[in-house]
Amino acid sequence: MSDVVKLENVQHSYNKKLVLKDVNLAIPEGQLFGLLGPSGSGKSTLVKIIIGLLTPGSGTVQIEDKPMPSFKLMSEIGYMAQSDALYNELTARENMQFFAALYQLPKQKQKERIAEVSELVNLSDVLDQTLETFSGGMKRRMSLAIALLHQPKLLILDEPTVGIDPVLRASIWEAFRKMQQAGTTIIITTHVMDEAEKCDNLALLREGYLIAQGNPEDLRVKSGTQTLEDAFLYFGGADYAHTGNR
Ligand SMILES: Nc1ncnc2c1ncn2[C@@H]1O[C@H](COP(=O)(O)OP(=O)(O)OP(=O)(O)O)[C@@H](O)[C@H]1O
Repeated sequence: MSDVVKLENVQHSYNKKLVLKDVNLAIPEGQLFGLLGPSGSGKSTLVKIIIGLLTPGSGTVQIEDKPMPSFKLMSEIGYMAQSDALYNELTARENMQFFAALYQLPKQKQKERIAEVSELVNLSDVLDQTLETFSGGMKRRMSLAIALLHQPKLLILDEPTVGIDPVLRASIWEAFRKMQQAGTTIIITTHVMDEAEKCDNLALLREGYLIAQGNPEDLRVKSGTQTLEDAFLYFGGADYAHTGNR
C-alpha cells in the first residue's frame, strides 16, 4: 500500500524556538493514524505542516508523492482545526453552504452532503439556527461536518472530539471507521488514550520529537507495559529518548 503522507527530516521553529525536531513519518493510504502527545508537544504544528498551512523551516512534505504546499491537493484534504473557524451570525446550513461553495460542490450535491454530514454529527434539527445559539460542543461538531463536506481522500482532524459527549463521540468514531473502510486516510491528533487505542498506527510526540511509532499493541509490547499511557512514559523517559534507540 502506498504512503499518502510522507515527511522527511522536518524541523520547525517559532521565533527561533525549535518545536519540531527531525520528524520522519510515512502514513499509508487508508489508515486511521493517531498523533499522540501532551499539550505543546507539536501536534498542531505538525498537522499544519502536513496540510500546507505552514512551510517547515527545513525538510520535505509530500502528499501522494507530490510536494506540499499544493493548491490542487488542498481540495482533496479535509481539515478540522482546533479552533472553530465559523460564522456566528450565519445559520448552520448557511455556514455549510458557504464552505460547500468554496469546495465547488454542485448545488444538488451540496444539499445531499449537508443533509448527510448534519445527520452524522447530530445537528440536523438545528440547521436553521445561527451559531450564536450553539454550545462549544455543537460548534466542534459543525467544524467536523464542514471538514467532511467534500468527501476528502485525506482527512486531518486536530482534536476532533474535544467537548463532545461520550455517546456522540462513539458514533463519530464509528463514522471515522466507515470513512476509512471507504478508502479515506484519516489523521487524528489526540491526548486521549482511549482514542489513541482505536488508531491503526500511532506516532508519539514529545517536546517536538517523534519518540516512537507503531500500532498500539506493538508499542505496549516493545515497552513491556500494559497501557498506552505507560508506554508513552516509557518511550518519553530520559534514558530512552536520548539514546536514539527509537
Ligand atoms: N504561532 C505560534 N507562535 C509561537 N509559538 C507557537 C505558535 N504555535 C505554537 N507555538 C508553540 O509551539 C509548541 C508546539 O505547539 P503546538 O500547538 O503544535 O502543540 P500541540 O501538541 O498541538 O499542543 P495542544 O495539544 O495544546 O494543542 C508550543 O511550545 C507552542 O507554545
